[in-house]
Amino acid sequence: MIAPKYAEVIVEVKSASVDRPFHYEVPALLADRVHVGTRVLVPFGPRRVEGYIVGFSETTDAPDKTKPLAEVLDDEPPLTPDLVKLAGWLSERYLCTKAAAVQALLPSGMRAKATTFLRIKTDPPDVYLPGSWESELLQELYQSPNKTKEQLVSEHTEWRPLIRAWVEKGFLEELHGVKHGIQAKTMAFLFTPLTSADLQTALDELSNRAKKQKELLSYLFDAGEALMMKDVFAVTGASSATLKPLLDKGYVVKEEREVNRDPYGIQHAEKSQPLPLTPTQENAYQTIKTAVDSGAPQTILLQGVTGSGKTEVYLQAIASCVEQDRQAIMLVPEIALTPQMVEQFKKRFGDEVAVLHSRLSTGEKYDEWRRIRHGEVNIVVGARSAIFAPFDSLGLMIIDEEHETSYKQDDHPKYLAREVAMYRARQHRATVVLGSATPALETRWWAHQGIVQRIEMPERVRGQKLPKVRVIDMRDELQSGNRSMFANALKQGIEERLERGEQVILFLNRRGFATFVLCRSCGYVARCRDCEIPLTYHKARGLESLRCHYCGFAERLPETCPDCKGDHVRHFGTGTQRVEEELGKVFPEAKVIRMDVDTTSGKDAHATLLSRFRKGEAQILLGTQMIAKGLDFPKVTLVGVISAETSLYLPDFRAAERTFQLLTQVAGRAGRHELPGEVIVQTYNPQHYAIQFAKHQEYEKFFDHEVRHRYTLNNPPFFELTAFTSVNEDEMKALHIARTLEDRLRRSLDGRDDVIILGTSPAPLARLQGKYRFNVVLKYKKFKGVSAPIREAYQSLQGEAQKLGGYLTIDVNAQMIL
Ligand SMILES: Nc1ncnc2c1ncn2[C@@H]1O[C@H](COP(=O)(O)OP(=O)(O)OP(=O)(O)O)[C@@H](O)[C@H]1O
Ligand SMILES: [Zn+2]
Ligand SMILES: [Zn+2]
Repeated sequence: MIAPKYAEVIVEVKSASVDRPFHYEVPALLADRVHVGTRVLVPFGPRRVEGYIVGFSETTDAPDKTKPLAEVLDDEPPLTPDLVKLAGWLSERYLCTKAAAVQALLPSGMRAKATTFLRIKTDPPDVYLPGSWESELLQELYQSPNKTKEQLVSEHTEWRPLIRAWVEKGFLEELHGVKHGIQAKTMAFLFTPLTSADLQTALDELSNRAKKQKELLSYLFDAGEALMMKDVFAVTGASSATLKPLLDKGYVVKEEREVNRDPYGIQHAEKSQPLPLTPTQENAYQTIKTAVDSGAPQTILLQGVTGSGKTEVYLQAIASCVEQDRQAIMLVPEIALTPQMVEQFKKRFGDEVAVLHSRLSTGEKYDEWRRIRHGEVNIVVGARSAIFAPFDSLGLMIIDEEHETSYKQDDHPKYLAREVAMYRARQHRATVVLGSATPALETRWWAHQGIVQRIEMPERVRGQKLPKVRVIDMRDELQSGNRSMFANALKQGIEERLERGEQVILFLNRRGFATFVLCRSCGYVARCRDCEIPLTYHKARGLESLRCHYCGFAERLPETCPDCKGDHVRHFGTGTQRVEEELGKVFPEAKVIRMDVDTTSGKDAHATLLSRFRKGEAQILLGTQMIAKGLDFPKVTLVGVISAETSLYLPDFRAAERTFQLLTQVAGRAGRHELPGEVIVQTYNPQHYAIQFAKHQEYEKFFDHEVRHRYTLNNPPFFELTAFTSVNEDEMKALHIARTLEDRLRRSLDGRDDVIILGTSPAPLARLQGKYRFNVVLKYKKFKGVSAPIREAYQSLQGEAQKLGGYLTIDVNAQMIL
């Protein structure tokens, strides 16, 4: 092969102005180590920075200015050629820099840092007084040659001028290098190189008192392979003191070897066997298998009610895919919340599965990632970013609970996992399965249009009925004199379960930030007079006010209800803690496990709390949406929803959809096994269609109704939304950038009937961390038709926003506008 002359490198510099590949000469020495996807170190201005090779060429624009690559950082390129392409697509679709796109594909521990080392070139001539900066610096340089200049200067800021002077005088030399973010973890291993004849001699030679040493040596010999030192010590009771003489004599060899950090510990407990499928499951399984085997990219919506046994279909479809030597990715909304899913995968596939999620340490993530890259596993279970798993022959990607908001990344690049999956499916001729009891409206619409194939699983596995849902009108409760947060029916329901030794899940619907104001007598909700958006409750310096997050309108909290003149106006946003207190008063004998952000901050907190509940250590599980999904507890026969509407009054066009999904999912936690389930939903809006359809768990009817709404309002799936947010500490500057952006968009897009520009307005989160935020929202039918003007306007104003001390962000295909 003729070595390519120039490498095209994406450099890790966060600036839109350098968002293109740069040419670097490939030195002959490095020629056979560079590939598309190789990570390199390159000179960039006065610095050295990390970069990725995305291509090669024989020519360059400025041959005399082109510098050579400095270093190749890994023997195996971290990115495969199709991941390099994927990065290119990400930056096109979500308008992020190419460097940011590459970073999104790699585990955070991957990033090496360019740094400077100091070497003594010639000894400084003078002899310095002990204790002087000069003598200390010299001493440090001799003692710790591997310390970087950055480390030295941060530990001893006072040395900075001295170092500079010595470098200038030529006493010190600056060497550029890299410090790796994370190292592969190594552990000490022991083995014996002795043959059996040698062993006998060795044992004879050891003194009779050295019983421990003899035992250790024999143990290692019998093992016949290298064993981890800590395990050997644990089994034989030997210690370093026992080992030392054996090492000295050469009877035993100690070696550091790379090991993988296993985040779940090694639990090769009983392996689970595939269950015989029900006819419905069989049909779903066969459809998916046929799609995977066909080798044509496809997307399938698996619409199965809660408890219909989707997981078993996933497991068997993945097993079949892996048998064909293709790999599979299983995405779950937030892995810490779905320990049961991970457990099932570990049990079915053992070591064949890698687990990727946000709560792993950087090192653990890196190890799991390496196992995937090296082809040691064929299956990955993980949250959103696992969709980037570096497999080279993908067959199947499954997104469970595909409607969940967590599949949209909230940082650049703001990708939607579903779209990434569909892109990778085209690259690999693979199948995407979107599973849900309550699909995203868009997904269900595509199925309606025939773009996505739809499989239904309308019944629960053992034919159990879906739980009966009772909707309780809390206005009536108040009228009949019940002022507590539990309706009488719910109180009674809990009591019965406690008596029968069954379990209860209480769900507090609290999504996002908003706290709205409602009259408990008549259901009146305070809304902005201009925008119709529910007002948000604010309390500052004892003053209670109501604000509109769209237009900024504000008023005092009314003392009496404007509608019924009653004095039961309250702000809503009851915390789990208050519910817990109340439970303690009403049911002093019941044990309650509370799950919310406060009680689940530890690494395994979720899993621990859930397993305690499973074991029956508590009768009531109380939590926020983190308990809404995926849980499967046989003894739960009652699910109570404290207030259904919290999510209904978010300033978000998806509010009804979210409420419907949430209620249906929570209801699905009840009565999944032998015992029949009941659900009690408390609300001040029993007539709202989202609540009514959820009551009967009628997704299809909800879809029909909601899709019409969306059509009239030009919302997704009929239009896609892209939101720009201009942020600045100075309100006028933030506004100025947003207005200018709006102008530019109007100039290039006005007059088109497939585009709607919603003018500049304060963001629903109008002020965040002391910064003002303004939104410009663009609606369009096809991204292709608007991507060029969007890119142009965005990129030109991004720089201007920065000059004004703020920034401009873009969210393509925004799922929620905040
Ligand atoms: N073929 C089968 N035979 C017997 N039991 C099964 C079978 N398939 C699934 N199950 C059991 O049925 C229960 C419900 O299955 P699963 O949790 O997969 O439902 P799901 O469709 O994922 O529901 P959800 O959307 O609520 O998470 C589980 O306890 C599972 O072990
Ligand atoms: Zn308003
Ligand atoms: Zn009222």
